[in-house]
Amino acid sequence: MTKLSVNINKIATLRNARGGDVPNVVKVALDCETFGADGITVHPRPDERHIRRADVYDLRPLLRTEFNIEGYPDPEFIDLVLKVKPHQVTLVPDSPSQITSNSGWDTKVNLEFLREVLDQFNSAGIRTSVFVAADPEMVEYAAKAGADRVELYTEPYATDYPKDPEAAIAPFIEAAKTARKLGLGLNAGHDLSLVNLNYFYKNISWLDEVSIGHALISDALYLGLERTIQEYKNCLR
Ligand SMILES: CC(=O)[C@@H](O)[C@H](O)COP(=O)(O)O
Ligand SMILES: NCC(=O)COP(=O)(O)O
Repeated sequence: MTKLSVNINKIATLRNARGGDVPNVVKVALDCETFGADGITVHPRPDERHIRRADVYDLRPLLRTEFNIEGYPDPEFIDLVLKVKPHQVTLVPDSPSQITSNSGWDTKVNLEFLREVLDQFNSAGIRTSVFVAADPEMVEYAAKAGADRVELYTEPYATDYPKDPEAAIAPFIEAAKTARKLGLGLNAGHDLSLVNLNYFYKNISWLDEVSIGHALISDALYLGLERTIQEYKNCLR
């Protein structure tokens, strides 16, 4: 079964627009679980423009499904993750000024850095995932660095899918096969949506997890959160 982890960054963005606590990030996360989400993803950024460190602490004891924390492993992030001990940490190579994630790690160039960071999380019993482009070599070096999983950066797939689905998915199938051969778990995320998710899943059915935020929360404006989560789950069948 491929798990759906709902990324709730955008809920925090909405809350932060006014200050205060509407919508309540913890309540939305718990409702996502009730509506069928298999996990919750957050990406606390250094400027706390959406998810704050305090949200991460608030969520941890209350979530009933898998908690995935994504981010660039600076000392503050490492400290947060080691204290909170989520089920999974996903390392993303974002600089603080980035609007959103726009590339995977160069796992070859950053091999030693990733090894050191992953070692800390692995020793703490936290499952590790490394965000990479659909490139078999990047997957291989993620395995060498000691990752449990890779998360394939799916923005290029989402962009190319409407023009030529077969060409769009081809490099992802290759990267996914490499992960499977190496015994790595497989996640995927970024710009996945109701338009492109089922085709991705049908072609890479050994996918462990997708994390989806931007499109899912946008769809919920029209469909409501409960129906939206059910529709995304239906894409994973
Ligand atoms: C790692 C990744 O793919 C991103 O999609 C990220 O988690 C989303 O971050 P923002 O919500 O800050 O754009
Ligand atoms: N890891 C990807 C993620 O959590 C959500 O990305 P997006 O759906 O907001 O693009």
